[in-house]
Amino acid sequence: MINVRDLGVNYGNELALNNIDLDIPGNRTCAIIGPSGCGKTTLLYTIAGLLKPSAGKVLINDEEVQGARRETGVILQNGGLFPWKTVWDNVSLGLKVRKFDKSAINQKVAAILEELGILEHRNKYPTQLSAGQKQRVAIARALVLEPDLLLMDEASSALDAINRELIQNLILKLYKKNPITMVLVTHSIEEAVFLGQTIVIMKQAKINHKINNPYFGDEDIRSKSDYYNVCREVRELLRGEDEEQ
Ligand SMILES: Nc1ncnc2c1ncn2[C@@H]1O[C@H](COP(=O)(O)OP(=O)(O)OP(=O)(O)O)[C@@H](O)[C@H]1O
Repeated sequence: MINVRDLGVNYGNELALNNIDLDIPGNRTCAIIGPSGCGKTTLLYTIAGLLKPSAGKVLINDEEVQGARRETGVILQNGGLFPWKTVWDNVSLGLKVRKFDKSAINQKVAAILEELGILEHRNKYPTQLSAGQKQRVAIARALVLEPDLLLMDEASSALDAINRELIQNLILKLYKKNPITMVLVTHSIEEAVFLGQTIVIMKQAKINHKINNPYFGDEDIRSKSDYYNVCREVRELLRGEDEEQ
């Protein structure tokens, strides 16, 4: 599904991505982790078509990404909700822009809000929601458009530990019900291991390691030692890199 080929991205003189190669098969998940400033968000935005490569390319379904794709859903770091629109209007906006008729919009928006447990909050504005509820709205807004690829930048980082796990559980549940390709950027080792079938470890504009996570998909994995073994492996690889610096 996603093939990143010899990708380079510069901001002026600064090289934010250098020689990135990455293949993510369709309907699989990939978590990208690494120290602050290593290029995770830049990689995600380039896959989203929001940033233009300075070198190399990103292919999605064998087509080179030239700009934002209709079938790519993006959830940004702060959720990116419009504060002047209600939950309902935030979630329905994309469908309106795509000229769905009113009854289809009503049916799709109600179904996704119900599925995410936020239908009762449909008339509230983002400032009237908790951080966890806001994040659910951001997820609903992306999923209502039925993307084939979902890109998430720090989807749970604004949340406390309990809500973070609830959002992670929700994302896994939604994925298992309807698998689509997912790429998520995270600072959290636990989140990377819970949500990443492949875990990519970046350092200074490059990919340093790719780990296959055989325990992905087990909702109870947090209560098992296998989970902590993979977390430890990721932590050691991240720490090893720090020590090399
Ligand atoms: N708009 C920009 N203009 C100039 N430099 C930028 C810009 N955006 C990012 N950078 C630089 O590019 C590098 C990679 O940034 P990026 O945001 O991709 O890192 P990150 O790994 O996502 O960091 P974090 O984990 O802190 O969000 C950093 O050195 C950053 O300072």
